[in-house]
Amino acid sequence: MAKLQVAIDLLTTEDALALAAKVAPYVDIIELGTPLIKNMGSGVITAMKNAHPDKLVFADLKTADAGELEADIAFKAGADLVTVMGAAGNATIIGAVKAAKAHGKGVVVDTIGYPDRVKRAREVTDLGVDFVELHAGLDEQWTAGYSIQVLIDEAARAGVPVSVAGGVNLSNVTEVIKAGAQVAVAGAAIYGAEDPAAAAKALREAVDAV
Ligand SMILES: O=C([C@H](O)CO)[C@H](O)[C@H](O)COP(=O)(O)O
Repeated sequence: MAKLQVAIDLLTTEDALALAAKVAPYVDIIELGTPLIKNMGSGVITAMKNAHPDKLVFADLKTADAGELEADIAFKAGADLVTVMGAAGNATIIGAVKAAKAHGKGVVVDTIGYPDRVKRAREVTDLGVDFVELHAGLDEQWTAGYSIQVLIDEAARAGVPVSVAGGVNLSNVTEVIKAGAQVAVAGAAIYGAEDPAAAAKALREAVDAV
């Protein structure tokens, strides 16, 4: 069964906890966005895990160096999954995987900005990561001509465990899952909705219907 991940790109622990309280019944993974962690520090990870011990807490660190050290900080704070940049060297990813094994947790590689996301996804899967995020970041989404279809096509040919992030919403989530993504990541479609709980519920139902 595919998973639904809410990406919380809000800026305070208070707002993140308030959103999570509304949408947690409908999601499998609660992602703390990079801006949120940069603004609030690792304490937001602890606060979220304490509030939702039954959910996977995903710390979107986007680590580019010192993989073992940064991952260790997040795992100690309560994260279940951390991200490392696909553009980082393999040594950084291997370091994060080492920390994950020590804590019984996992690593996700984020391919944001990488020229050939599928190629990198296949390479890093061999390094022991849990899955790879085929990701078009917020800046890329706001670039003229962007379409999530490129990520859907990549998911269909990846051949390794992937998530898709970059404008997932109710109109495309079915295609994302049908393409083979194990996790659909939705940020603005949930936190930007007038009724985030209703938005998360609708996405949950669409994911489960595939
Ligand atoms: O990871 C993200 C981005 O880099 C900012 O932290 C987003 O959470 C991710 O792109 C999903 O958000 P949406 O594209 O708004 O669904």
